[in-house]
Amino acid sequence: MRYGIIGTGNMGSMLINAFISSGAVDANDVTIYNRTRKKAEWIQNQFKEITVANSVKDVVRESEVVFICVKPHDYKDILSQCSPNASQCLVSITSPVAVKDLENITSCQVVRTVPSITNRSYSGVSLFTYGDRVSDFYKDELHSIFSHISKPVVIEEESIRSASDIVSCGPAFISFLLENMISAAQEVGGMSKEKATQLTEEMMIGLGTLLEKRIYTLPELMEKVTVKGGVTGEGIGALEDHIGDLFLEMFKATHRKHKEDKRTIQL
Ligand SMILES: NC(=O)C1=CN([C@@H]2O[C@H](COP(=O)(O)OP(=O)(O)OC[C@H]3O[C@@H](n4cnc5c(N)ncnc54)[C@H](OP(=O)(O)O)[C@@H]3O)[C@@H](O)[C@H]2O)C=CC1
Ligand SMILES: O=C(O)[C@@H]1CCC=N1
Repeated sequence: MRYGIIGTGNMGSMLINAFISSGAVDANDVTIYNRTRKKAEWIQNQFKEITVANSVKDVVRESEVVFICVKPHDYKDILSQCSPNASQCLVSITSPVAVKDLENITSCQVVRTVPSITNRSYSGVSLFTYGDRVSDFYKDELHSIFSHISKPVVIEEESIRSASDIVSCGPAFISFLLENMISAAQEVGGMSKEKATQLTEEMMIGLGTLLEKRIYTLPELMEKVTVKGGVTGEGIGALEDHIGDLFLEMFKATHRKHKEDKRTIQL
């Protein structure tokens, strides 16, 4: 299978790196293109067999599966330069562009796969929404390569915002909260930032491993750590008193932005 990647920023480069280094895809089968050519050439320095194309059109001509890895407002620019045919599969990786809308303006097969930065370590989830025209052949192929780097999960259009918030925005949200925890450990506990960061990172790795091994669920973890009359209970109490609508407001904000993007994105 020949793969094309248009846009080699954070996500495009992450996918190229993860697919090739995990053995899911052979670098000889990959053609890439980026507006700023240097970025694509930098990736080619790591994977010599990759082809750097001169245009969007060239990537599409060379590929059976074409990933669009640009920001949603740049889709129009890309789609105006290429028209993949009915035997090709277009893969969009952004949530505000609906699969149906892409199907309406193209004749190719369409899939949306929202990845996550966690896929770089061959972990976490990739969210799949299939268009009506996509063949079992492409479904199987995409499921297979994404299984090397993630747990593919099918998600219906109505749930895409909340699902992306958890799977793809989640690493940024949780990192933000942990950075706050580190600052507070410095301020209240007098700990150095370096030490608090080291402890936090190791705690997160341990927590992830407990979950990965299915040793405890999240509610079980809370129960096991919260010793009756102990300090965790005091800490949880303080969190309950102050958390307020924190996560409700976060989801409301992302849903607002999603709606606004959908209203203003032109294809
Ligand atoms: N970041 C994340 O964790 C996730 C992102 N996504 C989705 O991935 C997409 C890309 O995000 P991200 O990688 O973070 O963004 P980046 O800004 O890092 O990358 C976008 C890339 O697209 C290139 N580009 C823009 N316009 C064109 C064009 N006309 N032709 C060729 N290349 C072009 C840019 O080139 P140039 O170098 O010239 O600027 C840039 O390298 C978004 O749609 C986002 O929603 C999905 C899941 C997670
Ligand atoms: O389209 C999305 O939902 C993803 C999440 C992070 C950036 N873009």
